[in-house]
Amino acid sequence: MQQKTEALSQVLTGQPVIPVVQISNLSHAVPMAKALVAGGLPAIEITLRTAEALDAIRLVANEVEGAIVGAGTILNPKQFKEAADAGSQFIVSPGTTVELLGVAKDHAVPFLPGATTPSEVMSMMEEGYSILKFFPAEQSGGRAYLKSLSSPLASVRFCPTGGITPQSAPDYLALPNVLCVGGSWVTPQDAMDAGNWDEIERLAREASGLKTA
Ligand SMILES: O=C(O)C(=O)C[C@H](O)[C@H](O)COP(=O)(O)O
Repeated sequence: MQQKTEALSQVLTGQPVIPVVQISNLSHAVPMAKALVAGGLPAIEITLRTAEALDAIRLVANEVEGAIVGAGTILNPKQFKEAADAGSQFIVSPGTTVELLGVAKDHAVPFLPGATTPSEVMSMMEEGYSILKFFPAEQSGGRAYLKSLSSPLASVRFCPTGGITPQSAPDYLALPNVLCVGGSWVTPQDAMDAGNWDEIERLAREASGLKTA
């Protein structure tokens, strides 16, 4: 567990923003990832919300030098195993279940489960997790809520995701219990649809320049 936590910590402290990407056109996977890597965001979360997601993860893992591809929206053990087999280097879920914790134990790939309430966070601590996703961040109380978790639950670090913008990201990143934030704003749908990789690289560069605490 400790090894997996360290591996995850390395990924999440390597950049202030983890782009959360939805791929609906497989031919976009490689140029999208190349643009993000060039812009300074090598760790990329591809969500399993489209039929193309697993192939996209496989392509990025095999073809994009420097990329650290992860899988998002993992809701059950089957998806966890498929995402791991496709080459995911980290696996993200909006929440967690007993079944997901079980499959995560059996795999070497680090797992980033979602938690929101103090009780959920404490349950994850009992399972040995000290890095969690805080989702949906803005809608659950945002920065103020997360800040208030930092005293009683001081050993836990978060990757808040959900509703975060380039404007609100710095406020989260300034908190002592935040490692990075997640967001879909770096790969907006219109730029993806238009194959505007220069724009995605520009947004990545802007996001990679944000300061962490
Ligand atoms: O897919 C998951 O595992 C999720 O938990 C949801 C995503 O992280 C959010 O959809 C990204 O949030 P936005 O930046 O507001 O678009």
